[in-house]
Amino acid sequence: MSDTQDRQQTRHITRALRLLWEVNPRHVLGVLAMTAVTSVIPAINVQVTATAVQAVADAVSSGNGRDAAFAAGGLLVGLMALGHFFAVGRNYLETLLQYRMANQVQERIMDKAVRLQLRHFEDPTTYDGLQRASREAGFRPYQIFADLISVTSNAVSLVSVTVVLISWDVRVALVVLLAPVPTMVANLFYGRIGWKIEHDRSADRRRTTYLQYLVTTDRTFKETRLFDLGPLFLDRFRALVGRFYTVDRSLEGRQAVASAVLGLLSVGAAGGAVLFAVSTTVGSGQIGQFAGYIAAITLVQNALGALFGGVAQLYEHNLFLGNLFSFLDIPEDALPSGHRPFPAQLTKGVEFRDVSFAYPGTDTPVLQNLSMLLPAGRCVALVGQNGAGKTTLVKLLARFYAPASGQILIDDIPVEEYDLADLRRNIGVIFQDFVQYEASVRENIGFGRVTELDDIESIRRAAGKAGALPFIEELPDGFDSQLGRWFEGGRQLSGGQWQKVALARAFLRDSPIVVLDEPTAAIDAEAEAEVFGQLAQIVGRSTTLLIAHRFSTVRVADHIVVIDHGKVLEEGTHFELMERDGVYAKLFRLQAAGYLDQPAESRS
Ligand SMILES: Nc1ncnc2c1ncn2[C@@H]1O[C@H](COP(=O)(O)OP(=O)(O)OP(=O)(O)O)[C@@H](O)[C@H]1O
Repeated sequence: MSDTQDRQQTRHITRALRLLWEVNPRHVLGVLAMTAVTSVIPAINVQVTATAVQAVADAVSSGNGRDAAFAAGGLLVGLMALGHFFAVGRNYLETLLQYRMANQVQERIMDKAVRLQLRHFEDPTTYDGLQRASREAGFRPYQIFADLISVTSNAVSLVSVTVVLISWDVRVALVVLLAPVPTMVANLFYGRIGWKIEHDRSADRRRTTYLQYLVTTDRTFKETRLFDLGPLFLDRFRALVGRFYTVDRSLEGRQAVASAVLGLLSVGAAGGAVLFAVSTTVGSGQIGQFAGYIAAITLVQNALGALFGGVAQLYEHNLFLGNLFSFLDIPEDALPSGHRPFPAQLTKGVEFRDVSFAYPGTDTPVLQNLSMLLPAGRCVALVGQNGAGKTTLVKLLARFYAPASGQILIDDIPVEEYDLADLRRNIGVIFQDFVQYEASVRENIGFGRVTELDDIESIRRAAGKAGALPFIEELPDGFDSQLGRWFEGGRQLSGGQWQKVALARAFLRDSPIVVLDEPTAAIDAEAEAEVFGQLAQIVGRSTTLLIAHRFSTVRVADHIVVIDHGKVLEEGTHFELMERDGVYAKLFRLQAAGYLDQPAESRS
């Protein structure tokens, strides 16, 4: 392994230990203290065992000395009790530490995810990293500590027992000590292969999770059942986990064979030591020392096995821990935030000036020298075919991405100069793929402005503007009704009702800029007319960007911009664009004809 890797490994260990210390220093110290005591007990045990056996043998052969034999036996019992209490205490503290550590690491993963940028979430490698990190989060970091403790404690036991053993015979001590080395080397070797396999399969692991999601949630149920996709997804899942199993089985098999063969060396060495002890005892007649030998050989074998096993485990956990830390270390590319406070009311408006953009990792320009103005207090509608770049414009406005060239100005000030949090707080958006929170109605709307989560009057007003009040009032617990089907007592809403709730969430923000991306796609015509009839009143003096495919919606806008392949094709009011008889007029007539059941051409 290279020096850099070595250094990284050490860093992972120290980082995991630091994390643990931060979780609860008192518990860490408690575990260490108890471990120190339990580690020297075996050596004392060996000595006391030898003394006790000798005392019993003397008592049997001489007929007196019963008290000494009982005293030595009592000491053995005392040691057992001590070992037992310390083991229980240590186990208790370890379990608590483990729980706290697992929570803490999960929390850090979530906290990290909250601070990443949209581009990270639109990149599959981030998901792989997240997947790897989450898999390790529950137990690996604590395991490092547990391994270190076990390694240290076994080392202490080993040294103390070896001292006893050496005092009896150096040669036996050496044979017993070296025997388990080959097994440890094999474990290290297979540990690394195991890590590599798991690392390389994280995309497939995510696939299995996704397939599970497809067949186990209400969101996907209707379609997967109707299209009879369940068996297909199940087959794909089975194939993937089957492949994992075949690879794992082969690895485990090779590891088992290696351990069995190399383990024979240890057994042979221990056997030799036992025979040696037999021959020495037959010569000296010291029965107590023979008992001590047997206890010591077993102890050394066990402690060495555990020590080397612990080192191999430490190595393996450490490799996996690298996954967790690489996720936590993904550069967040926190956008530089300006300091300018956002204006309460726009005076000029929002201007896209000569904006070009391509998504990271792609060469295809999504926006090409696009310029347009959203005048303050007015409603501009943006229309264009699927993939024309409409939603991308909103992502740039909210600074989820930065334009490759050109500028976005709000009241003539580049967006980068505004305080970032303030900028986002002042844009009320509902995206096409808005979130249906499995939470109460109040929260679903209140999440639009968390400071008003408990302000039921504002929430009610926002619901009223979005036309959501009538159905909310019919729900069993009104605004406190749980929505969705994931949690107990939840009520499922229709697509249109969810959309109204999302609209209410955007209206609650009461922000100077409102962006409605396909806001009424699922709403019935009557409700749509109602919402848009009141749009001017609802958005007040906000500067509004309306993205829509339905032309009935678009007509209410003060100004309409048609974009195609990231460029402005034409713009004007509905009447101007109809008069111009360009793309807009053509698409409008096409839709109108669809409604009226007439050929498009005959109506022009
Ligand atoms: N994260 C991304 N990475 C790479 N390309 C993307 C990404 N998101 C969108 N695109 C591409 O950018 C183009 C514009 O997408 P955008 O979502 O802005 O279109 P839109 O006009 O809003 O479409 P629609 O009317 O279907 O919602 C599309 O070709 C799309 O494939």
